[in-house]
Amino acid sequence: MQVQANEVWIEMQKVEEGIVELIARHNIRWLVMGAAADEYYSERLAEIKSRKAFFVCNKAASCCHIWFVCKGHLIYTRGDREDESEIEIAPPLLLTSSASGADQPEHLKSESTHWLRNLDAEEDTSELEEISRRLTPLLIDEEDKAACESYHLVEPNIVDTNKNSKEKGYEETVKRWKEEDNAMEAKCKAKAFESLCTKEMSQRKEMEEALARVRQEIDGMKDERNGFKGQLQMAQDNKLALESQLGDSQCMVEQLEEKLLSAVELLITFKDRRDKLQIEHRDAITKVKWLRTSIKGEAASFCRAEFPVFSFMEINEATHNFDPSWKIGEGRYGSVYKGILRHMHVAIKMLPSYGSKTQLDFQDEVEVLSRVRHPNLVTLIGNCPEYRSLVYEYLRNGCLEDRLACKGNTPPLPWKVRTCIATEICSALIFLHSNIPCLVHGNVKPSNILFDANFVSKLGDLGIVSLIPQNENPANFARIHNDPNGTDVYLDPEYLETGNLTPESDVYSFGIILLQLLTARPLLGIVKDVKTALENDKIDALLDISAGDWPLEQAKELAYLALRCCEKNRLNRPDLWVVHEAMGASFAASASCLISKKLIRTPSHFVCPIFQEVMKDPHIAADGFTYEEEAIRGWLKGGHNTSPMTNLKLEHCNLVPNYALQYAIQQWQLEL
Ligand SMILES: Nc1ncnc2c1ncn2[C@@H]1O[C@H](COP(=O)(O)OP(=O)(O)OP(=O)(O)O)[C@@H](O)[C@H]1O
Repeated sequence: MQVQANEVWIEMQKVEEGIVELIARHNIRWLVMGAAADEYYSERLAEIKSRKAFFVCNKAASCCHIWFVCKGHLIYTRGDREDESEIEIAPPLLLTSSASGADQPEHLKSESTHWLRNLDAEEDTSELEEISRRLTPLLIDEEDKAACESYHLVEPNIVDTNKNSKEKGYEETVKRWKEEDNAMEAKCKAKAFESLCTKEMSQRKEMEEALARVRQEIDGMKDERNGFKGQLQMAQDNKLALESQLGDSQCMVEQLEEKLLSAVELLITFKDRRDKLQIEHRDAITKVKWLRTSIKGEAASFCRAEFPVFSFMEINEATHNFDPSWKIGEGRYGSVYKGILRHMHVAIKMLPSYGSKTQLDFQDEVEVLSRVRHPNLVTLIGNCPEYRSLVYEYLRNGCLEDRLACKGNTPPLPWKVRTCIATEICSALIFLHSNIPCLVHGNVKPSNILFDANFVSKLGDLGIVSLIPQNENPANFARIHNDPNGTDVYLDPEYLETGNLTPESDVYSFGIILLQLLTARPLLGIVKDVKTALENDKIDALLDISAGDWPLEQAKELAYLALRCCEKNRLNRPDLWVVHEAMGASFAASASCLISKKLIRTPSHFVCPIFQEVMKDPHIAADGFTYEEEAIRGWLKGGHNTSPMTNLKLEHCNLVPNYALQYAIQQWQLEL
């Protein structure tokens, strides 16, 4: 028998359970199954022997016809439980004839084969349609006929009285099968549609879920977009606010610029007014002096008597007849000799002729200068009108110019000493500028900064510029403007341009000295060099290393101060008070060195020659020396009429307060 068959696999614990399951799953309507093993076959075998067959017979779906066979013989038939009588008729025919194999009708063969195929309910619609396409014509049209015809062909000789009824029964059976097939087909289709529907439902559900997700994402994006919109709005608001602020600031800048311009104009007006006032002030002083000389002739001669006047002979003697070995040096205004005058070591400066100045004018000016006393100013002791010479205290430690050049193999000045010197000279200049009337030195330079035995620096040559008018000394003027030693580098450029000497001129010179103390560089281009070094933060490369390890920050600060002092425009130069304070703050350490120096040494001219104490109320006696008032009064009351210093007879017993010295002592005491 040739049957086209497919294999169907199912995994169950028992074979019989698998068969029952397959019958149920595929809705199998006809099944041929072994009733017992072949060796159990006998003609009398009429019941199922196999346990599996027995199980299937009991448990299989009731709609399934089962033929239990053994060794090709039908042993038992389990019919359709709904209509057992009909089922039992036809299949035995088929199965009995099937023993011969070829006798079985072809359409039944294919039919059974067809129904044994795996009709999985899960198969897709196309397969189901294909099945129905193939089944429908087979079962309804051709196969019905063929079945009937075959039946007649198979059984041509069965012509008995039951023939018609059997045929009829068979036709009915076939018809019923057909209907059942149709119903089955419809059921399969319904199942397929049902699964399709379920599939579509699930797809729809998935799509709905996806749609919900997308909607959620869109909502999220909408929220984000709204957030961005809000931020954008804020940024735009900020931008507007900033733009309006910018507008306000620009307005403010314009207003400030206008104010600045008017302030500068005002400043220029004030400067002009100040210059005029200064000129008026100077005229007034000259007038006062003239009045003093002409009206108070007596008083003037009295005052002159207070100020030591040395004779020609005395000067000759002191200088050993101007022995060149006693000459200290020579400046623009004459030679300087050292000497001993009235038991004092002195420096005598020989000045050129009086020019347009009368001897009286000269005397007056010198006398005024002699009253200006400060610990850091070289004291003017007296003068010699015959020789037109000035007598100063002698300072044995030379000048700053020589010390910076290490003349005579002297050691280089340490940075602390340099800052001390700067502070001392600064305070001397402050003292001069705050004097009434204001005194301008006009010739501040290292050769005029001298050191006493205790290395206290003192500014010399005070008043020389006013004593010898520059325009009356063409040789000097030419030297100033074409100075081979480069000393004009210390001079204020505005003074060189206009001939106007102001306190700011001293500030400029002081600035140059500061730069020189810091760097010890050649004077030409020193300002530019320091400026460039500061701009490039390279000041350390410019500092004079022979001075030791400069504290870099303080040195930088000092360099900035110095550059401010050297500003071309006078108005931009700082006040020396500011410079002094800044130096004091920066160099606290060196300031303490200054204090310790002062503690060790008390300036000799602060000490009363009688009491040997620092004076509180210094008074000048007729011999020109200053004493503590109490001491000199006691001396005179004691019946003396001679000088305690020179032993010469005093011209009178009047005492004049030395306010300048008193102020200097007070200043010195304040700084201790
Ligand atoms: N009181 C003094 N004690 C010791 N040396 C002095 C004294 N006064 C001046 N000198 C020294 O005498 C020298 C000449 O000084 P002087 O003031 O005449 O000229 P200068 O300072 O070199 O130049 P300028 O004429 O421009 O001032 C200088 O080396 C100076 O240091």
